[in-house]
Amino acid sequence: MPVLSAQRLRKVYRDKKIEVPAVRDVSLVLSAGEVLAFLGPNGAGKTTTIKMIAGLILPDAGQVQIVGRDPHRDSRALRSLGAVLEGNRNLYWRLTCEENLEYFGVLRGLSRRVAHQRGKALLERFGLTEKRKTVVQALSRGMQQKLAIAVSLIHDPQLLLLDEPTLGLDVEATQAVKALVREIAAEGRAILLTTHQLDIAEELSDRVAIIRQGEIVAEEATPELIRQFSGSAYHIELESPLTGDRLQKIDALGVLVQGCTLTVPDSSLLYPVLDILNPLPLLSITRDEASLTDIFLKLTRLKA
Ligand SMILES: Nc1ncnc2c1ncn2[C@@H]1O[C@H](COP(=O)(O)OP(=O)(O)OP(=O)(O)O)[C@@H](O)[C@H]1O
Repeated sequence: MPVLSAQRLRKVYRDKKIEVPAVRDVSLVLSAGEVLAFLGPNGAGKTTTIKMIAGLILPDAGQVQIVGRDPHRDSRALRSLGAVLEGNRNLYWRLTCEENLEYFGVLRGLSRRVAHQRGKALLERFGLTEKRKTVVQALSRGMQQKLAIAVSLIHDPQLLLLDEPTLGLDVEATQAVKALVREIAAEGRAILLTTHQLDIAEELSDRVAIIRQGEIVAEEATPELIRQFSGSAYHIELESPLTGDRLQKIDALGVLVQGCTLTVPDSSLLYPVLDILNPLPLLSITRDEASLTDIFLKLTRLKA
């Protein structure tokens, strides 16, 4: 059974007489241990989708199941769900780290003793033990974010919804949060990650779903998506520029030569080119690889 199954979700906001179709048709399935990056431009329908998954907005059509339970019909579904949405607003700023963990643990159905124990273990694991008696508002942004993730894990959920987990963090805190996300997935939890930081999405996700105007326009394993959008060109970096006979032969193959860099337009030409270059020293051979940013821009800028 998948950890998350969202099928054919639809939501139209009605603002006075104007109808805004925020989510037209979105289906997402997520298995244990998987990180799905849910990406889309501003206003594409990500937040609305996530709120429907979290049981916060009732869909007009479609169905959500978290470990087989519908959060809109069975509140036990929420026991399998942890979420850090809209920054770190799932924390009480005037409470200490310890108090936040206990408070939210009890709210999620744990006994006070168990909430305290789990909280202590999470503080230790997230490197926050020294700050356990510090109020949230006195923590750095990175520590607040780590605490927000710790709080979302207090009841040991199988599904974690993470919205912009690294937004506004410095390099070190970003690395720490990225490592935590990987660890949490490696424990077998499913993670739905939304972010506008596409390099982070590329690094962390197993799969990518791109939403545009309320509909999924691409859904693929991350490496496969990158492969599909990557060209078949190769770049060869030489130690020194080509001259004479070799330059002529390479030129005749239709290879672009710019100083020490050769651009081989097609993979079928790679070995013929290497035969001609042999035994010149090469610095590198790289494939023309699309980044998730290139792919995102291509897919979301297409005309409707
Ligand atoms: N409460 C609401 N009432 C009316 N329209 C809304 C409401 N919430 C969102 N919308 C509209 O629904 C559409 C989708 O919004 P949503 O917040 O789901 O997008 P998003 O992908 O999360 O955007 P962003 O990346 O900017 O957070 C937008 O056109 C938005 O203006």
